[in-house]
Amino acid sequence: MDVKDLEVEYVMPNNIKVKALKGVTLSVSKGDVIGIVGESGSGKTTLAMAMMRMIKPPSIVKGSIIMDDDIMKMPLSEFNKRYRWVKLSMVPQASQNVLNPTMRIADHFIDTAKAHGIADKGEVIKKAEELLSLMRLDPHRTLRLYPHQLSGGMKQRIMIALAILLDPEIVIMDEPTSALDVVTQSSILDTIKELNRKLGLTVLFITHDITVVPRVANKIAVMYDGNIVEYGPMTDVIHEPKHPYTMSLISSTPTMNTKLSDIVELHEIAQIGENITGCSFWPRCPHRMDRCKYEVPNYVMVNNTSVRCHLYERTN
Ligand SMILES: Nc1ncnc2c1ncn2[C@@H]1O[C@H](COP(=O)(O)OP(=O)(O)OP(=O)(O)O)[C@@H](O)[C@H]1O
Repeated sequence: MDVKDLEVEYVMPNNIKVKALKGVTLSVSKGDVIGIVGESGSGKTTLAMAMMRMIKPPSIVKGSIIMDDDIMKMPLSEFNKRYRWVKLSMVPQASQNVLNPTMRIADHFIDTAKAHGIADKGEVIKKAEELLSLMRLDPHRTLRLYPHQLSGGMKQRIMIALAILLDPEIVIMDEPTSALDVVTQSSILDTIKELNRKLGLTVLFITHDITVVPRVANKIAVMYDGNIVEYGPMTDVIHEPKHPYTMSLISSTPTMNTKLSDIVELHEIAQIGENITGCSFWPRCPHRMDRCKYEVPNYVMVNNTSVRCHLYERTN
């Protein structure tokens, strides 16, 4: 998948516009697990929703997403038939609440398959059993249960199994572990890794918590104010962050071994992005230069990492 210059502008009922994505460019290779990190409001969910063609008019979407064809340009009916759930699926944020309380888990699988023209219930249940086993659940018991009989972790595993029911190439998981306790979180991260290894599944893993990314991802895309400011191999970005925002994000995140005195606070500012010209990180940036206030930086390759920062651009 190649995302190029993706822009999303939400248009509210009072005609106020919110620019949520400001030219996102991202290249996804088969078998990648990409951790998409950033603070609340940086545009992570909007990126996922744009990929799934879920942003509705009057909000405006520009740019291209190539997966064989440009999925932004094709009629929605064609996208629904050829791509949604078939090649590209999503586990939405707070997805555990999406399960229908009046339906057994088996019927969720049957309904999902039926919506995509697969009517053979026996075949669907067989596939559901395989996937639930892969998700470390007892398939026969789980399929008979109602959502209220399941824990949060079990529901999340079922949502992931539903998302891969039709063998998509890419699954977008929006904060798949954020509402779970750390033990369940850890086990689900292991399961996602296993899906990637066993099925060759490509995963876009959205999270606000950079500490979980090394557990699953081979690449990281760091988002700030509607842009990807740094994108590269996981170890390079974690051990040698290039963008000052990534540096701040890492040094402000405590781990079990961090001394409190080593944690550097990343100050909040009132309105990220609003009325800020140039690089939108400059008001918080410890390395800001004059040009940061006026010029939007371009992407520059530094070793294997793509960075959007004037520190790495040559001045002419
Ligand atoms: N439906 C909407 N209408 C108007 N503005 C929206 C809408 N959805 C999101 N936004 C705005 O777009 C920007 C990006 O929001 P988005 O939810 O994509 O960020 P996020 O990084 O996923 O945040 P979070 O981690 O809190 O979910 C924010 O300024 C948000 O307020």
